[in-house]
Parts: sequence; structure tokens; C-alpha cells
Amino acid sequence: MLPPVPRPTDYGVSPDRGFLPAENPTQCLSHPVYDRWERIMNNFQSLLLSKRLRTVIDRLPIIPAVHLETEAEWRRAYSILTFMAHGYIWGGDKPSERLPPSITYPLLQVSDHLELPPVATYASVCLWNFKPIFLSEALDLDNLSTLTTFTGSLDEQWFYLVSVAMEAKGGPSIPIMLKAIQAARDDDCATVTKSLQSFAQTLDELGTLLVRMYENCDPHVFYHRIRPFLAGSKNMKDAGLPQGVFYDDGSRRATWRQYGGGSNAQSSMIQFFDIVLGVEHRPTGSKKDETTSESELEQGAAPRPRHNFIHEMRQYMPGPHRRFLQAVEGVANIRDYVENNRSRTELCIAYDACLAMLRTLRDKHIQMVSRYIIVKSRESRSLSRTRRESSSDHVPMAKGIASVRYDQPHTADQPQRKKKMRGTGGTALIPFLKQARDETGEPAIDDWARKLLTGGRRTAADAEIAFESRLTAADLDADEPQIVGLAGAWSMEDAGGGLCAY
Ligand code: HEM
Ligand SMILES: N[C@@H](CC(=O)c1ccccc1NC=O)C(=O)O
Repeated sequence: MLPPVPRPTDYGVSPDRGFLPAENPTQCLSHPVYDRWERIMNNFQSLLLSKRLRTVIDRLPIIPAVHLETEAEWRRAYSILTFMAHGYIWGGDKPSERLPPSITYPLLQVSDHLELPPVATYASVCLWNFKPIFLSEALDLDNLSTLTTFTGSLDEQWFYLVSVAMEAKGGPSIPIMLKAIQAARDDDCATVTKSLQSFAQTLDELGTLLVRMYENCDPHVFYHRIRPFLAGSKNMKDAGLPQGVFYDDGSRRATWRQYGGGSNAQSSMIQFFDIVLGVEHRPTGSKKDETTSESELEQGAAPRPRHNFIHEMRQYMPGPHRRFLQAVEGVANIRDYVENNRSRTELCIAYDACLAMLRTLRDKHIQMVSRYIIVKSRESRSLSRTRRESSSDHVPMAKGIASVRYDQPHTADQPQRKKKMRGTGGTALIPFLKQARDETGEPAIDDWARKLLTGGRRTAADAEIAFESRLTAADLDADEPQIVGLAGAWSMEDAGGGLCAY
């Protein structure tokens, strides 16, 4: 007996809006005890800018979650508490290593309820943080606004809203592809083909939406003003959180914790696309068909479980969404169906078109990461080098959040540790993203298409990154570049030694 094809509504997934809530996020918690939180949120950016947020939160009493009435309220509580937590941690001259009970206590309660980690996630800043401008109109990018931002900037709003609009646009492809799974079971080739054609079209439109990021989110504002607030507490030693954050809930169970920061890798939609098409992602650095390395086998070592970042990100998705992906994984059959029907040309072309569109989406994304992170990080590094060279004294840390340099191994007032270069700028991110991109093309049916889609071809993104990350003589002498993603939970060992930094 085959397991039933999952019903999205059983997992809090909307047939129209996908992983966005079926009802718009609530904009205010109804019970008067939460007025204090809401007042902080009403003044959030000015409290942060004037560096008063910590004092206000330190004076805040513990307000437990018992008065939250609806699921929408639990979601709002989670969203605002994670904004407050990150504002508290990153909104001072130095990051705070302790989160006080007024935040920790209710945050642990709501995180437990929603089966999410107590940290800012894609759910808290994107999925549950939007409102339509006109209620009667669709959730298009031009009809969306955010509920909360750290900076009050259009750039930050836009950064979140592009993702929201993408979720809304991609939502309807969920029931379409679930129907295709049923159709494949019934050997209804026409329906599978039609569904794949519609899905390819949607993936193409998602690519168009993704590049609208450039319209209103400036890379400088993103890198220096927005991104620092989204950082987590894992691998954050160099930013001033060597042990992570102490979640002080006022009890004896208070502990140090480490979590990855917010990332779109936490989007269930993109993972759904991979699953339904049969795209598989391996741990960064491992090749196709590779199980255990030869040298390991020679030494008789037991296979070492390797870190798979994309899978790990499921722990940062709301519980029901995580379970939905698991259920879809149990029934995904499209790849097998197409492989078993290679003579049906239209079906194969439609399937390969989906892979090509998803690959193109990832290619556009890599180009974006280059412009928003790699280039900006290089600029900062060469600036701090110039400053060091022009001064024999220590360079004081600049005041404010922009100086939180969590992608750099040294602060200006620390002594220089020279380490061997591990790769060009961006080695941590780019091999990971390129591998995910190339894996997207691997299932292609047509031999020629597979060659084209699995990395044999140099794309615009490849050329841009090669150009941006070329080494200069100064780089060889400089700090080791450690450009990592916010959610980046890599270590050299996890990465298989050498491919990935950090
Ligand atoms: C300025 C905009 C963006 C930047 C700088 C950026 C940066 C990154 C980085 C650094 C990663 C590596 C994982 C990590 O976070 O540690 C990542 C992963 C990812 N990002 Fe983005 N991202 C941006 C926007 C988006 C948007 C709008 C999407 C929507 C589709 C997206 C989708 C993904 C996905 C799916 C991954 C996981 C890797 C994969 O599946 O290929 N990103 N992003
Ligand atoms: N991974 C990105 C952050 C990122 O993409 C992100 C973080 C929180 C919420 C949404 C995100 N992506 C949005 O469009 C970074 O490392 O800067």
C-alpha cells in the first residue's frame, strides 16, 4: 500500500499561499498584558538607534505566553520576541552575551509551541511579518508591506518582501505538483506533463521576482545595516559571542545556546521544489556517488556522518512545515516516473525545463550573494587593511552595529594571527551554493541537458564571482577571508577539509 499523498491543509500549508499563513499575520496581540511588547515594537527602530532598547527590555517584566489566544497570536509573539532578542543582542556597541528573562522566558515558550528554535528565522522575519497594502488584492510584491524591521529602511522591507512575494507566487504550485504525484501513480502522463509545464513557468517567474531585489535593496545597506541584526549565535566567536548566548530564563535551567542566524535556506518552498523534482543535495564537498572516502576506508574507519546544511535548515522551519516536507519525501515519484517514460518526449522536456528553471534561479541567487556579500566583504577587508597600514596604533572599533564584523576573524584591536589562505574570498559560501546549483541539474533526462545543467558550462554568475574573488598580492598577505552565510554552520571538518572555510 502506497502512503497517501499528503494534504497541504493538514500541515498548515495553504493551497493558494503555500507556506505563508492562510490568514494575514495579526498586527497586534489582543490581550492587554502584551501592550508592553506592542509599545516596544511601535518604537522599535528609535529605541535601537538611540541604544535604549536594552534598558527598556531589562526593565520589562516577564510576561508569560498563557494569554496568547490564536495560532496567529503565537506566531506574532514569536516574530516580535525574536526581533527584540536580536535587537537586544546586536543593538549595542558590543553584542550582549546574555538574553534576559523578560525575553527568554516567553520566547522559549512560544518557540516550543511552534517547534522552532528561539532565534530569528525565515518564519519570524518573512513568513509571519507581512501585510497586504490592499486587503482585496493579491500578495504581489507591489501590494506588500512589512510589520517589523530593525532599521525602518525600505531596503530592509524589500529584502523580506521579495521572499514573501516569492512564497505567494510559488504557493499554488504545491497542490499542482501533489496532483502530479497522484497522476504519476495513475499513469496519467498528460496531467503530469501539464503540471510540470505549469511548474516550469512558475519557477521562471520566481527568477524574475528574485532579481527585483536589486530595485530597492542596496547592497551597502544590506551588508552594513541589516545583515548584522540577522546573525545568530553559532560560530560567532569572532563577533564577540565565543560561547553563544546565555538564555537566562530566570531559572536554574538557564543555559548557553548556539543557533544559526536567519536564512532563506530555511524556506520550505525551495526545499519542496527539490523534493518534488527528486533533486538531492549532498554534504558540501562530497561528489556524486561518493560514500566514504578511500583513505578512510583504507584505514578501516567507520563512515563519518557528514554535515548536510540544507537538511539541517529544516530544524529552523515551523514543525508542521518540516513534517510536510518529510511526508512529501515519502511519496515523491516524478523523477522515477519520467525516468521510466523516457520515450514520452513532451514529459521529459517539461521535467528538464523545471530543472533548468530551478538551476537558473540558483544561478541568479549566486550572483546576488556575490554582489550583496562577497563584494561588500572584500571592500570592508581592504578598507580595514588600509586603515591598519596608515596607523601604527590600534584602530578603535567604530561605534555601532555596522562595526559588528562577524565575517572577519580579527577585530582591529586584536593581534594579527597569520593563517594559510584556504581559498579565494567567499570560499565558504560559493562552493556550497554552486554545488547546490549543479546538483539541481543532475536528474536531467536528456544527456545533453544534463551536461549543460551540471556545471560544465560557465554562467554569468561564475564569471562574475571569478572576477570578484580574484586574488591580489595584498590578499595573500591579509586576514584569512571567512565569508560565511548567516545560517552558515560549516566547519572545516564538516566541509570535508578544504573546500569550505569556517
Ligand atoms: C540579498 C539577498 C540574499 C542574500 C545576500 C542571500 C544570501 C544567502 C546565503 C549567504 C546563503 C547561504 C546559507 C546561509 O544563509 O548561511 C543563502 C542560501 C539560500 N538562499 Fe539566499 N540570499 C538572498 C536572498 C534570497 C532569496 C530572495 C531567496 C529566495 C528564493 C534565497 C534563497 C536561498 C536558498 C534556497 C538558499 C539555500 C541554498 C540553496 O538551496 O541553493 N535567498 N542565501
Ligand atoms: N543568508 C543571508 C540572509 C538571508 O538571505 C535571509 C535572512 C533572513 C531572512 C531572509 C533571508 N533571505 C531573504 O530574502 C545572509 O547570509 O546574509
